[in-house]
Amino acid sequence: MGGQQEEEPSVRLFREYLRIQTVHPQPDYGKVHPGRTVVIISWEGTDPKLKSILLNSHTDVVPVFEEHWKHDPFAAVKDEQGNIYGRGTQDMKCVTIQYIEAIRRLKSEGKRFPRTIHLLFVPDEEIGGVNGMAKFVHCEEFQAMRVGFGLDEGLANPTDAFTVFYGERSVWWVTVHCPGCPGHGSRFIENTAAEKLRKVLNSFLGFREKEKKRLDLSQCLTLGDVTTINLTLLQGGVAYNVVPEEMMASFDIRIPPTVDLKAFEEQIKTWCQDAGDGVVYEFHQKGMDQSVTSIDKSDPWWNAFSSTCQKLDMTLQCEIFPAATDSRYIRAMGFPAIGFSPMNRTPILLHDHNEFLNENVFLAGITIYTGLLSALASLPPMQADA
Ligand SMILES: CSCC[C@H](NC=O)C(=O)O
Ligand SMILES: [Zn+2]
Ligand SMILES: [Zn+2]
Repeated sequence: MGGQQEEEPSVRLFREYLRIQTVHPQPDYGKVHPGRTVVIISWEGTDPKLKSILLNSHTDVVPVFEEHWKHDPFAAVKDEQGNIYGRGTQDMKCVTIQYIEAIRRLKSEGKRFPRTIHLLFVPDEEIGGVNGMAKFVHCEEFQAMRVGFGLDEGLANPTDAFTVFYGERSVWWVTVHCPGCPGHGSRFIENTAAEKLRKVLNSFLGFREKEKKRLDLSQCLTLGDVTTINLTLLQGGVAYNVVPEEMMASFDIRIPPTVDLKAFEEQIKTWCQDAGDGVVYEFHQKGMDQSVTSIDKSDPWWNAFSSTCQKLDMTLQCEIFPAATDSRYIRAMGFPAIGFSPMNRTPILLHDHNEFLNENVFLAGITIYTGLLSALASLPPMQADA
């Protein structure tokens, strides 16, 4: 076990950050920055007219079920293998510190690059970014950063390879209302809410089954390439012996960028119509932006990113992110963004019990960012700079 004394300063900083309880529902942002402030740190380039590199990370983390953890999730315990346990070790406090440490290293080596690099720390990603990135991209401070290319979080990969995300699935949160005739629970009431609800559930979950099969039977599809539908909330009813006048089902739906959203909504409409009189749906979340970032060799940003990885002997797997991150707001503004958290040989444990990251994987990530930033911030003027 690496004693405190000989521990790498960047690992120490990472562990220090993990101990700040920026956990929902009441994140202690005060220890990072007061309120829900967005923090920007800029390293100005030698040619500030060129578009910049944006390194985005969120400061919040999701709650824990402490009784299921082998170590205190906010103590940043490191075991004999060098595994550091804590909420946020993967999602995404590692990346924040890796960005900072990569820049520290480059600066200490006396490097300067033509393009400006901005570090951006945003709150509330885990609850949708409504008071975080969603708002910030519409502020003049965001405009002023003159973003050319953005990096944001990705996922761990249990193999030797690294996963890179060039797009995300759209998030649709839908509630279906099934009205029906009320009456005594002892009778055969006609046209009940429950009968309609059953049809709704059959249609939505039947589609879920089909998509699951499509994924399971395919060699090349990943989760980001299929539509998932999960029933996440059921509401309705007042008493055992009262047939209710309404029942509601809510679904978390994630849709790949290749799906025709208009046609998909028509499908939902049909499922509701077919379920019976008065069945309607409403949206609580309806992501309509389907922008993806180019992963074509002809794209200078991607070329810089991928050729750096190649030089570092890294294998990349390019995928669509299955959930939602703040990258979607960057892409929706028209900027290319890649989701990448340099964690190979690591189980995917974001939002899970016993989330951890090995210190050597963490340290290797700093070297990776050092290479990526050098390449990206050195890119000569291109069309996007005009
Ligand atoms: C659509 S807002 C919720 C965003 C959330 N992001 C991380 O888990 C997600 O559920 O994907
Ligand atoms: Zn995250
Ligand atoms: Zn998360």
